[in-house]
Amino acid sequence: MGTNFKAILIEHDGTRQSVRLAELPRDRLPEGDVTVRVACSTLNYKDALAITGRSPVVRQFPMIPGIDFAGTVEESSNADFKPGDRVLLNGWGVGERHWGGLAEIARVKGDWLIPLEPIFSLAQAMSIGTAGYTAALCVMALERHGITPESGEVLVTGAAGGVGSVATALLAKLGYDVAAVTGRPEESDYLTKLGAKRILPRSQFGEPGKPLAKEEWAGAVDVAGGQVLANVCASMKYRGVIAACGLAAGMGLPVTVAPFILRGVTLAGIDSVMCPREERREAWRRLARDLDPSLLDAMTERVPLDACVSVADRLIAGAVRGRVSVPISNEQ
Ligand SMILES: C=CC(=O)SCCNC(=O)CCNC(=O)[C@H](O)C(C)(C)COP(=O)(O)OP(=O)(O)OC[C@H]1O[C@@H](n2cnc3c(N)ncnc32)[C@H](O)[C@@H]1OP(=O)(O)O
Repeated sequence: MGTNFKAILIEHDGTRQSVRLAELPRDRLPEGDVTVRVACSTLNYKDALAITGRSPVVRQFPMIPGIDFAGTVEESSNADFKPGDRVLLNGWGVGERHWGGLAEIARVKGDWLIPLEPIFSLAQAMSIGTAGYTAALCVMALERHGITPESGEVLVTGAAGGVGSVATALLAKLGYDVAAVTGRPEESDYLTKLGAKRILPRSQFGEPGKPLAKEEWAGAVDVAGGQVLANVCASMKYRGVIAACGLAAGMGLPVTVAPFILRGVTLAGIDSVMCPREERREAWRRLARDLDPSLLDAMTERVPLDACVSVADRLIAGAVRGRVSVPISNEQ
């Protein structure tokens, strides 16, 4: 590796944001005790917000986006890592406040890294990425609150997206009956292959409904928030559990307390960004155990680093199925 490295760079001139594929000197890398040669990164919904500037995801400029990366340790003064270790990173404000993974090199705090589960290649880990690891946290939350396959059907919203695809595959493998909600009926075959038993149109959840509706779901994984989540709350079974991790349909939550005080429904919040390290490692162990790696190819679109900007627009428009991975070196 030479003295320069390639990266997507977001700059701001005080009035407007610009994004380009840049070549940067290594001495501009931020502080950190571990330097990683990035093999693969991803484009998540959040990265697309950062690249397009649709939401104030980036907290300081210039910024290299990319909330995920997987690669090989090049230099380390952290006792937990040595050169040659295969590692991955999800979240911790990387790609928002600290230079991220859409680059050939990343320098970060070793405390943010976790060892790659040996069953996965670096590329497979990024086919999963933050979206898949968030899905695993959601499944763990349902289990922690006592939901089992015998409890009844589990609803997954935004099912053809990154979080929804992995949640559907994980839950189906664990024996749950999954009802998948999607705005893209053309992805029904894809969702059935991931293990969904029923496909429901997103329109069924979009309009204001009653405080309490027919009891349908024992569990739910929700990426939507907003009116969708309100309707999910209203249609949970007695003592049902919802793992809420996203806001694709909005930040608001126009819900009443009725599902919580009359049906004992639990709304479990899932944050993948600052989630403690041990829980992350457990989520990745669960992915290694419970996710069929042969499904990852169908879930993943691979795009080169220099195509990230145009793909970010498609991702925001909801036109990307499953996951987007960004191979950066030949080492996978
Ligand atoms: C990837 C997860 C994270 O980034 S977690 C990081 C920390 N959390 C956050 O930053 C919260 C904000 N992030 C989000 O809300 C998420 O990025 C996400 C959970 C909403 C989505 O992540 P995902 O990777 O699954 O995004 P996709 O673009 O691949 O899929 C989104 C899915 O939602 C559908 N959708 C879009 N708009 C709406 C709407 N108004 N109502 C309902 N559903 C909506 C979208 O079409 C996709 O599903 P589909 O099956 O195609 O309908």
